[in-house]
Amino acid sequence: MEKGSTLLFAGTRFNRKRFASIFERFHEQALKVYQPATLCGVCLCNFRLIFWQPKEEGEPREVVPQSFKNSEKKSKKKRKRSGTAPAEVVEGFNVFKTSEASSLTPSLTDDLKQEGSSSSQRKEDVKQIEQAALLRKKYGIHISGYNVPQPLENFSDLSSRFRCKPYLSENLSQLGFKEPTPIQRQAIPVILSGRECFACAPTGSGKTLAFLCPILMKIKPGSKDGIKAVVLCPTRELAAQTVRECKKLTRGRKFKIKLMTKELSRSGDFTKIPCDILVSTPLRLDFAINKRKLDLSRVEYLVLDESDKLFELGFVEQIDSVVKACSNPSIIRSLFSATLPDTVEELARSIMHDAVRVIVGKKNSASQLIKQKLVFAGSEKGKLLALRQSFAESLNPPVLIFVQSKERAKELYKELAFDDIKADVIHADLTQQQREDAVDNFRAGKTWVLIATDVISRGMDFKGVNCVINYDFPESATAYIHRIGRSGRAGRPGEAITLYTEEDKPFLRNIANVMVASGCEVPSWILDLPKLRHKKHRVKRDNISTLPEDNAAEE
Ligand SMILES: Nc1ncnc2c1ncn2[C@@H]1O[C@H](COP(=O)(O)OP(=O)(O)OP(=O)(O)O)[C@@H](O)[C@H]1O
Repeated sequence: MEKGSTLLFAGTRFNRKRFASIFERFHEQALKVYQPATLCGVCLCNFRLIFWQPKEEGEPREVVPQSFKNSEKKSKKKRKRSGTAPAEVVEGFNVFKTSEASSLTPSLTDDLKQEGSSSSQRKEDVKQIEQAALLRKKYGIHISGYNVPQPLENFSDLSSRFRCKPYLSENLSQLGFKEPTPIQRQAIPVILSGRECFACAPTGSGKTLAFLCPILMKIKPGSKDGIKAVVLCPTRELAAQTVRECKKLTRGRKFKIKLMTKELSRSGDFTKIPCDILVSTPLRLDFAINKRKLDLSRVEYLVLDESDKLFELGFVEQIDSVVKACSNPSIIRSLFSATLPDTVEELARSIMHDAVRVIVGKKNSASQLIKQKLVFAGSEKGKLLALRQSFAESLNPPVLIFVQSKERAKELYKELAFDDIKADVIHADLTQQQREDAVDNFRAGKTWVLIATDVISRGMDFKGVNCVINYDFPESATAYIHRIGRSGRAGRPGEAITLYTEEDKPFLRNIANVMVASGCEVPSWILDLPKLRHKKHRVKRDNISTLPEDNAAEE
């Protein structure tokens, strides 16, 4: 089968022969026991799996995954890769904690036991399934796919189950990583088992290590075969950060990890430059591919970090070019993000093969570690007053302020420069060096307040950001989740304040829904606001200035 025509969830199958007796019984009782009105998981019926998703309000609806439309054809085909764990019941598209699938799993395993399975291997299989289910439940891990490997119980599983080299275990412990985070528990064994992975986990939950760790365990440093892994990130800052993280993890090993810079993409000859792992933005990598001094045909791992962003219109052609250039038939692709719109799942299905979908917590929700607040500021002038007042009362740096455009970033910076606050600004008009300096100074604590556009809203890991202020209302719920996710990282608490004006009111409900989903209180009138057809919110705002209009114009 052509790679391009494979489906992300192609592996959802039920072994009818093996579970024949259960199936007979279940078939009779299925509709009695699992009433559609209460279903939110998996139901076996009419010789196929039916996935139930609740509609936004009220009744559930039936969704037949696309993989089933082609299941007859696929079942005859041998899979190139296979997992190591025993087959288990899969959760459906709606893979949240309340899923009925979790209650279904024990009944199947009970029946397996009753059948008096002869071999000890079968008993061991059942035990593993139960252990895996318990671990997933404990850590809020939801999976879709077949033969999903056991999650990690701890980092020492990497050595005992996957023969992790001592240097990496040592580096993990040097970095202070005692326990794997939930996404690391599941995504690492999935990728190590040779499966493609489609992962969604909250901001700041360690997704970078989740995709880097298996790559480092599987590829050899200094190989003469060329680039073995490619990581794509939507911004240069994030790409640079990923390189830094990767270098920390490979301390003591001679991995060649390269960041695709402007110079390298224009004039670098990668047939001569030693490189094991290449980290790049799509634009630069596409540019280098077109220069033909880069061979990606032996790449074994391709990661799309912040994958939903990478599937947005501006990137799609470049991603397509990279995916085509990484032509190794046994390549393992992984998609990671904190947000996962349905449209991205659809697109991802067209490029992934036999993938496992891993969701931690609730899909598309903010980190529960962040205290979120909405503050009405009336007008643009009101916002500036509110900000000044809040800084005067208490400023708890580091603070990150998001505005909607580079012009507004410059304006706000000018305003704060009057105050006695160590502020800096980062936006796309700065040179690469200026952007790097702004990030470094903020990281080092030299800057207390960093004013930014969405250029750093995704992926950037500033340790200990105490507060994120959305000076300008975010353009979507997705943007909101990523922006506020710059605080509350790696288990630390954070705070997010979103200022809004009259103009923003119609869009409050989108953000309020995210807040409610992560356990924050929101006034009921906001939740009662009408639903919007167009979810993107881009308004023209008055300039940021405390000067009277005429003076501001003269300036
Ligand atoms: N197992 C671990 N234990 C403790 N800290 C960890 C662990 N894994 C990662 N971290 C730390 O957690 C922080 C956040 O990790 P990372 O940047 O990978 O998050 P992320 O999930 O990619 O976030 P985002 O969605 O914003 O990109 C980093 O500082 C990282 O060093």
